Amino acid sequence: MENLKMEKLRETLPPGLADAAVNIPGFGAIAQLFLNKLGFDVGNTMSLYLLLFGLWQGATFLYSRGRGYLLDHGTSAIRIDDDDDLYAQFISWISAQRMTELSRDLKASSRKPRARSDDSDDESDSESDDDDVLDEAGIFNYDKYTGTKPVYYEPNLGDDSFTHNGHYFQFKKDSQENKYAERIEYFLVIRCMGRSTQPVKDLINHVREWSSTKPNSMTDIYRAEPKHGGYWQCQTTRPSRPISTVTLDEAQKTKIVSDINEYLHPATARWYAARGIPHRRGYLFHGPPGTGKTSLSFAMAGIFGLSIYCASLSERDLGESDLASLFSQLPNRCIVLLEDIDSAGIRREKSADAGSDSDSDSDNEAEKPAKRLKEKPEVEKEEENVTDEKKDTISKFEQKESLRRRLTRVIRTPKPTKTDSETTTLVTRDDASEAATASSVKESSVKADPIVKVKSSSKAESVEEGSKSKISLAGLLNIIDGAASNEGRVLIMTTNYPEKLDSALIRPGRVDLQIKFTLATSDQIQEIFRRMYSNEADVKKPQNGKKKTSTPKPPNQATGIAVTRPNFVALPAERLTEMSKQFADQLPEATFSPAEIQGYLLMKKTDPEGALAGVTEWKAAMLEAKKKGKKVVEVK
Ligand SMILES: Nc1ncnc2c1ncn2[C@@H]1O[C@H](COP(=O)(O)OP(=O)(O)OP(=O)(O)O)[C@@H](O)[C@H]1O
Repeated sequence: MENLKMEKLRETLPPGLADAAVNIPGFGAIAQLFLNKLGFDVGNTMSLYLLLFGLWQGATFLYSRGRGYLLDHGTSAIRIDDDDDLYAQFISWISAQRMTELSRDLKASSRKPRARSDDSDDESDSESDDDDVLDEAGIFNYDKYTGTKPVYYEPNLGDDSFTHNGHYFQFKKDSQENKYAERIEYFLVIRCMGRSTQPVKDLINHVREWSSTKPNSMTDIYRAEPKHGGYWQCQTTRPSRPISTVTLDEAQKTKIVSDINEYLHPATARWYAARGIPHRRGYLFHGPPGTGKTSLSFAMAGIFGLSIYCASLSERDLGESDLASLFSQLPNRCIVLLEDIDSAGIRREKSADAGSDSDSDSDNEAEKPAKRLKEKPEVEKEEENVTDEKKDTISKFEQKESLRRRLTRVIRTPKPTKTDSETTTLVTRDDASEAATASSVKESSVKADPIVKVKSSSKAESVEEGSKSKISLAGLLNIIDGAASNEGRVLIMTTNYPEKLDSALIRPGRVDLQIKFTLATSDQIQEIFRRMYSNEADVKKPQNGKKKTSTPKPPNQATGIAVTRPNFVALPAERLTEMSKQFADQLPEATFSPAEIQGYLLMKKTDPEGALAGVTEWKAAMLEAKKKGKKVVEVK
């Protein structure tokens, strides 16, 4: 009987498998059990499954072979790297093609995608929603606020396809490791059927044309990342700053705008090339902190539709090879903002630093050319000869600069924790304006962490003491106009200490135009006051000088504090002129920076009368604080 069953199994299973199966101890009993209880023959079913499995494997093999062959021989592809302008343009175009309505693979985001940041149909900031984000006691509630914000969808950029002008395209977001630069590179691959890349090229041209007709009121801000050999990271995309909001001598503004305009014109590039002159233009913005150097650079980027690439030479981690690599990655047309150039080649040697100096070979290498260039840097020789008066001025600058850098460092700290040796202080007037200055470029890093504490700590002090640039003067000169330096970019260098700069750094060819920024003049003070209380900036919803009324709310249960909606004030033109003049008359010229005045007015943004009434007191407190070198000033 047993033998009969085995014979039957041998007949139904493939020969090799049948032998293997019947040799498994107990297989016959199990097969019999299935047959008796469930009524099916395991041998037959196994044969069927094996057949299906074999067919599936064969089909998969043929498909992958066939697909690979088709991709290799039957399609053409073009790759676009994510640091190229085309990348954002393509995604923006894709997002506008109603693909987000048709595609079944989308990405949802509560933040507006970078590629769509200039779309005008944004409802998120509509004034009608303002009061919906307050709780019963009128306190702003971030959770409620995020609940009222729209959700943005864009293609997930996995494998997706579309047709355009009768051609079938596939696009895919992909990545690969760049072992040389030790980082992952992200890119898009656009593929079309056929052996010619022409349809993809036509599509790219179409996308470019489409992008050029779109109004662009946004500026992309890139920040130098010293990690992984140096790369530019797009930190944020901000509405372009109108140049009218930067208070500066009109003649100087006109001069720099027309100079850059002429430089960027394609005919100028040809003119330079025909004469063998490198097509580069450099500007030096110098003056005390908070006088508008960064603001003007951002405004320039907005006017010319350029992205801005910011790097600070006082950044401790930024080495010479990083900076060289960063410069080599710049696009053809852009603004490079190189801050604190006085830091190059200036070493504040500290015994504690001696060890750290030897930590990197490139560091030591970086110093050698500087030593070869001059036995001792001229700037340092000059320093020895400065008069006491000059030393005094420099030390005041250094005090402010020290605070600015300390604040920058603390603001960047992702999650500050309070320790015994650190005291958390409220950001007040002077600090607020300094912090605004320090963080003007780095705002997005502050945004990432909603709670930012500004600490006065002895630790921060000691970190500052050891700060120095890793970049030598010779290295910097090589990077900005060496043979490897690319052409077509606008280089803006900024410094608070023009007197410390080596003449080689600012010779014509490296610096073609210098703009001096001064502490606020009477006209500037008036202008800052006017800007604060005029409705010109409120393009969306002018308030015609009327205050928006709001009923006072009962005190909040939890906090016991009664709050009202912020009543931003827009004064009628005549009153504004009169008050701005009175305000400026009460402040001495060339004593306060525009940032300091702006900082004071920001504390009074809903109360112009109060700002006017309190300015004398603020002036006295500020002068007193400056005399004593105090950093914190009370504003009533
Ligand atoms: N001339 C100005 N016109 C308008 N706003 C100004 C001006 N100067 C400073 N501000 C305001 O002060 C703040 C700091 O200005 P900004 O960062 O441009 O100064 P900065 O000269 O670059 O300072 P730093 O040398 O410390 O980098 C900004 O919020 C800016 O709006």
